[in-house]
Amino acid sequence: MAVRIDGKAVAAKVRGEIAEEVAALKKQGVQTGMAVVLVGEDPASKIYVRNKGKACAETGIYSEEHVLPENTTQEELLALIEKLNADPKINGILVQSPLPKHLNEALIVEHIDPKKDVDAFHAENVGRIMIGDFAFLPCTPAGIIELIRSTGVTIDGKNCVVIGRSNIVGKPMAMLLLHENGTVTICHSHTKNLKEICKTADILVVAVGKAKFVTGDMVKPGAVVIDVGMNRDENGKLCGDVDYESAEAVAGYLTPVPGGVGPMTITMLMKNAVTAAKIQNGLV
Ligand SMILES: Nc1nc(=O)c2c([nH]1)NC[C@@H]1CN(c3ccc(C(=O)N[C@@H](CCC(=O)O)C(=O)O)cc3)C=[N+]21
Repeated sequence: MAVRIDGKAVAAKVRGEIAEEVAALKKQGVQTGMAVVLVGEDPASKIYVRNKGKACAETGIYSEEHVLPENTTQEELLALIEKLNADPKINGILVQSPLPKHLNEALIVEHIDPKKDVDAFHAENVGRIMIGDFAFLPCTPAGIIELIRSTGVTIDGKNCVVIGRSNIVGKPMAMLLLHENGTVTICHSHTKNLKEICKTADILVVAVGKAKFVTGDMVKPGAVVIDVGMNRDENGKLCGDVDYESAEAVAGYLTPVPGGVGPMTITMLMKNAVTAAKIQNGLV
């Protein structure tokens, strides 16, 4: 029977440390500030934005929400980003993904000042992550590293399998595991023998976006299983990419959804905002 990894508890501990750092910066006259930009009415995005606002309040970070209508033009959005790039109150800028289809997301991300890119999505920051010398953490993967650490299982020398190759989770996740000296395999929709490869994983990170995609028969006994999925099941209930009940019988440690990776993603975002404030005020 797997031990449930409590993402909320790990997040609460890290948020406490972040709150102390924010308060210490305030004493030095630096108020950490972040702007979240949301275009359109995506209901899931609204929940994330709300949770981010709450996390800012909890940690003492000043936060602004810029909610723009669905029909916002590329020029209008770029103008807002330029304004935020120049605003000294704002240390971190996050443009909520996905954007409406008529907007060029890649181009917009490249417009964010890399020093304010708290998502670490700008090519400059992605490159730094690849090199291994980076200020901004890729939020979800960095949160996952903390969750793995919380189990006491070491990554060094372990077989790590990542299912999913997105720019925001799969690829940077593989890179962080590699930096921790894991032996990393990335699987995706064209992978042959997926089940066999998964069964070799001491650490299995699942980020495919398909409800209950990984079942217990794909899990190595005792493995650490991290579920990045955010899906709705047939009853509209939030569920992950891992079939919790069947995986729980085999895994050693397992994250739930909700209450696993999600709270850590937001926590690492707060950590990046503090880093941004320090960089912009010459404190690092
Ligand atoms: N530019 C950008 N950066 C992102 O980091 C980003 C994004 N766009 N677009 C969407 C995804 C998704 N994401 C989540 C963050 C927190 C929870 C979260 O807090 N989940 C909670 C609860 C969810 C709820 O309240 O229902 C949990 O898992 O326990 C979920 C999903 C960030 N994303």
